[in-house]
Amino acid sequence: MDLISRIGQHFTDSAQIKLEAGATLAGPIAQAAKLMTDCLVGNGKLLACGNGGSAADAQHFAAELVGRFEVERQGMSAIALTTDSSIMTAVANDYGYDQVFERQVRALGQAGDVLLAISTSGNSPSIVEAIRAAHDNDLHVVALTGKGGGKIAGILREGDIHICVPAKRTARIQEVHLLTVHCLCDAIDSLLLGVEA
Ligand SMILES: O=C(CO)[C@@H](O)[C@H](O)[C@H](O)[C@H](O)COP(=O)(O)O
Ligand SMILES: [Zn+2]
Repeated sequence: MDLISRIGQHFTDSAQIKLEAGATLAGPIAQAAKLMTDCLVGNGKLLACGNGGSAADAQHFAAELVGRFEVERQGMSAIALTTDSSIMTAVANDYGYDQVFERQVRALGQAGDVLLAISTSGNSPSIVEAIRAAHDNDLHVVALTGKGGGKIAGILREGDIHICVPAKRTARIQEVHLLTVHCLCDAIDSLLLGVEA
């Protein structure tokens, strides 16, 4: 396949999975937005974590809530657990990488907060451990996964929300995750401010 066709195929595949996923994911995304909005209204905060491209998604999410998405409004309480390299390196060095988010969830998370846990495979130990810590501290969990949800699918509890992209390829799953992040930001603005974009 020549390069132009190859690139065209990426666009086609990405568009196709988004169209397919929209039908099944709109419900859980709306539920997650309501959960997050209720948390913010109750003075809670949103914590987000992920590895690699999903770390970027966690940061993107927090940036649009603390900064803004599409309309002017006050900053909202959200933090990505991927950004403090001193915490990340100290915890990874002293306790192991699997604890880098778990430790922060235990330190910063309070009952009623929401953890947005992002993993395309659903199997990353650091994300699994973060979810366990969230459960221990009575946080709500919104899990953004793919590939059937992996280990994460097996540890979610009643009341948690699972947004599982029905795809196998990491890049395609990440593309739907980014769209989901934007849907969440838009829905939170809409619920809090009655915004009609
Ligand atoms: O962005 C990509 C691949 O597209 C990579 O950086 C990818 O995020 C990393 O390999 C992650 O460690 C994968 O972790 P996960 O999504 O399975 O939890
Ligand atoms: Zn990527």
